[in-house]
Amino acid sequence: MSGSRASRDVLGRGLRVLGQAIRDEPRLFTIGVVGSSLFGLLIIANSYVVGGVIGNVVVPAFAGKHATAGTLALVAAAFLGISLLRVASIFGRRLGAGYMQFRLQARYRRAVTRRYLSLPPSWHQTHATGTLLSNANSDVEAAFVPIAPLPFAVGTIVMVVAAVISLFVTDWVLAMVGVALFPGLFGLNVVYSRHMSPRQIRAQQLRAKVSAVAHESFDGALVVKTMGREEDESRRFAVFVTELRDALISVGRLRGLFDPVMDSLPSVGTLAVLLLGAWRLQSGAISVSELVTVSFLFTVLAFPVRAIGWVVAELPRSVAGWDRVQAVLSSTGDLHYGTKKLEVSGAATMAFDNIDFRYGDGPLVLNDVTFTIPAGKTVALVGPTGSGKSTIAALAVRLVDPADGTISLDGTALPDLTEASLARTAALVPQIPFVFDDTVRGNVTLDREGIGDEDAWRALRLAQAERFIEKLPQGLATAVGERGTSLSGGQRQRITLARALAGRPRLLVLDDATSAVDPRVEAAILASLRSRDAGASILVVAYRRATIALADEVIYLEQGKVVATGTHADLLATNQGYADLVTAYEKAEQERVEA
Ligand SMILES: Nc1ncnc2c1ncn2[C@@H]1O[C@H](COP(=O)(O)OP(=O)(O)OP(=O)(O)O)[C@@H](O)[C@H]1O
Repeated sequence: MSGSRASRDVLGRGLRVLGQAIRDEPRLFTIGVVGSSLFGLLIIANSYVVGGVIGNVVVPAFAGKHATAGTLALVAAAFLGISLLRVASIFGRRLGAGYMQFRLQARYRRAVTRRYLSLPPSWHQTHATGTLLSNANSDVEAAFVPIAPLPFAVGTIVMVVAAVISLFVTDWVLAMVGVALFPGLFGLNVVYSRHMSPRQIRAQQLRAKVSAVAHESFDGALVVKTMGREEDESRRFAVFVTELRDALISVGRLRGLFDPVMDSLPSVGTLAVLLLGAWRLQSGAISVSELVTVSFLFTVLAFPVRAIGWVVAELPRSVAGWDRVQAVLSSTGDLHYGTKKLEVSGAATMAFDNIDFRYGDGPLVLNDVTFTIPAGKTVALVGPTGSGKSTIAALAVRLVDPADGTISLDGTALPDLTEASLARTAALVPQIPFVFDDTVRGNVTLDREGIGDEDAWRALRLAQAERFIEKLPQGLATAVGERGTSLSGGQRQRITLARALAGRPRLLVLDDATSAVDPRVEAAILASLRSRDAGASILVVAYRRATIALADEVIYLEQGKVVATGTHADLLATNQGYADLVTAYEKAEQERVEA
């Protein structure tokens, strides 16, 4: 795309963003524009008063004709009245613009965050957290930067139109100066925007990059420190920070060039008015009052006209931010839910029927997988790394949908269920526990309706976490720190398990959810979950022999296919691959304990 087409495109798209903002906040925009238009009209009125005073009071005074006290009082009242109205107009303009800008930011931040939460895990896997933070923060902010001067700029247009009319009413020759000057000012703004556009877009992209790299470095602080990568990480970060600095300096340099030119143009206009005005005055075409009015008008117009420049200058940044926000808002891939609801108590039955699954356009990672978890039973998934265990766990709670086949709960296909019914029925406890920066109570109950302290304690008891929580200084009310930093890995896992149990799920999916707890505690957890108390069927991805042995049935997977199904003892006796794997697990566990 050629430079001028690109800049016209940015201008057009920027105006569409402003149009959307006005449609979102019409009332506040109107308040701002009314205030600003009043401000502009008062500037013109003020010029007339100044011109009138100079021509009718000051100049006659030089000739010894002094104004009466009444006239002076009238002049004072006019200046005072205009000043008071100006105070009100600035108040209205700033209030309207400020409220509009910050309300829009809040509205779109909420929308972006809501969208993040409804998009599927596959979407999140391809979008860096730092970039998402930048979308919700600096991109939303950038999209609405031109809103702050927008009402001022629109009011200025009203003022310029009124000024040109009043110029023509005064004198057509002087009016020609305005006719030449104002389009010049607008043209300059357009040229400015054309040069500013690529600089602003680049700066906005770099802001996101800096945020993404910083987030990754902080998130992986432990790896960075233990691997002695501080210097390299700092260098990696410095590259983008330096690039951002240079991009912003280039923005500042251009602005530094533009601002004085914008400032000086109206002064050139004033000069032209004075030269032409002197000639018109001599020929008797205009009066002293009119000349003063027009030249004063050109002097005071310079400042408001710059508001248009502020809006135009920020449009490229606004478009860059808006595009990135829209990319999130228009992302698709969310799952659609049905209308059916399931029973709320009693263990559920889950069936996988001929399930095929692939990530994106990749190869099949599950191939014709069929198995059932009967109500109240525990089924263990065992298989070498990469065989598809976590994928099955994700499918069971419908984080993703299969490419082919049907997964059902109590005979109802998962897509036919409401989101709430599915969330209530099946709970996943993932491999990596996530603990919020909250109290133990907050982490277990998540403020879900109908889950009180008694339910929290019951869940913690089942998760074998009751004893260590009792020993904490404030029990349930103990704050656990960001991401549960004050807890051990096994404690975090048990709190995460208790969170799932507190909702009394009818199917519990444990994806290697107790790997960090002691093997005896893990066996105790599974035993308590299998008791009637928990009331749930269990699908467990397991590595320890003691845990696997507790399952009613074991499904042995290899490369996305079910190779064998049966009890642990049966599989041990009949399947060499299974026997080798479980023995290897056991050896690894023993070595770990010894170490
Ligand atoms: N998000 C993803 N995008 C593309 N491929 C993926 C993704 N997640 C997993 N895979 C691939 O799918 C296959 C199954 O992975 P999965 O995590 O289900 O295996 P697993 O048996 O749970 O492995 P592990 O025991 O190591 O946790 C693997 O080949 C893996 O590389």
